[in-house]
Amino acid sequence: MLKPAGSTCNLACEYCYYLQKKELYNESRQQFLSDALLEKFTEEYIASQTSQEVLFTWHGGEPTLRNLQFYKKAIEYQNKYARGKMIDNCIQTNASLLTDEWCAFFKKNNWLVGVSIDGPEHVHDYYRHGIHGEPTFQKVISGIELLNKHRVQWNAMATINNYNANYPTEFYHFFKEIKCNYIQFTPVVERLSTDEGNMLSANNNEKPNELAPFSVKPQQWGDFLCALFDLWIKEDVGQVFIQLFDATLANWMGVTPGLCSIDVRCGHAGVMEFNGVIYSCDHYVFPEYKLGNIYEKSIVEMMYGQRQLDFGRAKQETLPEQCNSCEFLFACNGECPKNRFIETSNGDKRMNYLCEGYKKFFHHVSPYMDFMKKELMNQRAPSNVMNELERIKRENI
Ligand SMILES: C[S@@+](CC[C@H](N)C(=O)[O-])C[C@H]1O[C@@H](n2cnc3c(N)ncnc32)[C@H](O)[C@@H]1O
Ligand code: SF4
Ligand code: SF4
Ligand code: SF4
Repeated sequence: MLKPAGSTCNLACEYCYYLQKKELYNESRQQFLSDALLEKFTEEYIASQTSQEVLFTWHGGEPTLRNLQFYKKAIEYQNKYARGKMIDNCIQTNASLLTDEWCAFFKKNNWLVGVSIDGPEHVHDYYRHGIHGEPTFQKVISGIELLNKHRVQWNAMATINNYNANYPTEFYHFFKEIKCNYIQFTPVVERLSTDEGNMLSANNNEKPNELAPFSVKPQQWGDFLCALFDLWIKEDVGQVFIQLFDATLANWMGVTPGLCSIDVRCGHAGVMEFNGVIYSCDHYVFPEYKLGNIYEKSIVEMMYGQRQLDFGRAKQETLPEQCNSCEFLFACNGECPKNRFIETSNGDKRMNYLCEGYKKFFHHVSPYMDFMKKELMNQRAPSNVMNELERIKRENI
């Protein structure tokens, strides 16, 4: 994951975990990744990949704050150093700055665009504002219209927070209305550090950290997931793809889920900042999780070195007793370590804050997942679950 404009952004979403990262680099006026670093990274990154397919993920801050010239250069370097490998690009954007030119570029170069949108207008605008507090929904919709006009492949990335978690039905119907058939979402769970002003905090369980008010509550999260699942399972299996549901089915099948939060290990979500500093994960851009600088160490040393391996394994090795004895460990894997800060009855402070919600969800989907697994094992379509719905519901009661 690359941060070509650092944490710089044209918006100011209230829950954003990345905006405050500019404070890590106070000395830098403009957080723009230089041309020389772009070339160096491209060459090393492609060479460090063992597979034939190489993916570049452009992230931020807001990556469209860099101009098209920058991304044309990026493609030039990718072609120069590809050495027969297949290169793909995806970009995560707030979509408010998209133009015909941007969309023509995405189409021409086959980029996948992730659009951040939290649901219908009142839901989206609740936390996603401009820097003067102005709403952003209409701009995002215009961006989506442009993407559609140019037939660019895009998908939605939503956050689930304490507000929109209350509207699962509106949320689902909205994405169907805008014909978005691939929906990704992530729960907002942030803590405010008590001793460093308002900096969103690293997962230091020794210090008391206050939960940020926009965080989704565990019960809300569980209810949201169950309600969304019920809407999807009724008529859209095989038509609408919801990343968490697909990933859950993958875990039920015993295959890699493709979603780090419920995978066994971490370690594949490294980030390079605008100045060449690499961190273990986009959600761990804190000084303690700095792996080094690309000018001092190689990508291989940093991303495949002992520190990153330890970071990856810690997810499993530091599970609290409750997780290790949980019937849904295979599906949940204790979820993201960032969210593990609840104290258990035996004094362990590493319980996942969202556990209650996940347990409710896994219980709820269990019979459907069992059925879909059986269908897949017999080379039949998991969407057959829609015909079996009534029987499963009866058995479930
Ligand atoms: C940090 S933004 C950077 C890219 C771009 N500016 C955008 O909004 O898509 C990447 C994604 O993180 C999401 N996000 C922001 N703050 C979050 C938080 N506290 N927890 C979970 N996701 C968050 C955003 O909604 C967005 O989908
Ligand atoms: S648009 Fe993206 S980077 Fe900017 S404030 Fe919102 S979530 Fe953060
Ligand atoms: S720390 Fe969380 S976000 Fe980062 S790789 Fe692990 S599960 Fe994914
Ligand atoms: S559901 Fe709760 S106890 Fe079970 S693995 Fe997940 S976080 Fe741990």
